[in-house]
Amino acid sequence: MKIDIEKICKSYDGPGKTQRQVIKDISFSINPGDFVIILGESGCGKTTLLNMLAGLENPTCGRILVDGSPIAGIHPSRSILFQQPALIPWLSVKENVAYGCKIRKDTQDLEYRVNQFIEIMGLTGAADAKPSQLSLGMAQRVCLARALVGHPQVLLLDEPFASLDTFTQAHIQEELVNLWMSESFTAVFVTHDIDEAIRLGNKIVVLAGSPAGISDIFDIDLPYPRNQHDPGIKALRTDILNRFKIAYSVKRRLADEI
Ligand SMILES: Nc1ncnc2c1ncn2[C@@H]1O[C@H](COP(=O)(O)OP(=O)(O)OP(=O)(O)O)[C@@H](O)[C@H]1O
Repeated sequence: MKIDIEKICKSYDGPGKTQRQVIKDISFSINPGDFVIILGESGCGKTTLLNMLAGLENPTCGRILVDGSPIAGIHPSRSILFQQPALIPWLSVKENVAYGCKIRKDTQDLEYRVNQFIEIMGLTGAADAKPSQLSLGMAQRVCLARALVGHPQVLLLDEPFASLDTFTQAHIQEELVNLWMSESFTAVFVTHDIDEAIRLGNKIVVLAGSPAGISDIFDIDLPYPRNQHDPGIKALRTDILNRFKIAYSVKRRLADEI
């Protein structure tokens, strides 16, 4: 599934009758099987961009094409994972994982698929547990299983591991990369964490400015699992940080001039 983002912008209603532009003139393409990171500082518009890719929001101008056709709302081929695990409290882990597929009547081999993803995510012992009995990391694993059980072609992830401790984060990041390799979906992952971006992505799209535009796109052709002490990784990290410093100093200068 190829995604082409063509000159999109997004404005929200501001106070009174004003409009506030959040995203301006963003264009890039996502190839099937890419692991794309949307990296930018807090509040720059990353979630807004992801929501437009999900079909939860419409661009104010420009268009997003999926295999050549404009996105028209949400679609099961594009699954989304949010920052906070949102599970149905009265359903078991197994039932939560199956829920979306059941609603869509995508029930062929469902029990097999549910059990398969529960096992992959290391949740077999907790299959009958209720969400209140799970740790945050386990709950996010359930959400990941639920997002993947319908075999989406695109997985959209909005800072899904931001509230997890460092150890759980490292484990689940590794699991995600393994799943991405074995299931061959396209991933679009939003984060403000440079190290997470470098660990996961094969393409990093850096957003900067206000309204946000693309400041850089980095292609990363380095094998997984990635080692932060690898000279290539260190150089890339420095490069990305420098771009942020430049973008930040331009922002400060513009603010000082106003
Ligand atoms: N529905 C909305 N109505 C009005 N303004 C909005 C709406 N959604 C987002 N915004 C504003 O758009 C800007 C970008 O928000 P967005 O959540 O996309 O940023 P972000 O980069 O994902 O931030 P964070 O990393 O903190 O989650 C923010 O200033 C936010 O207040």
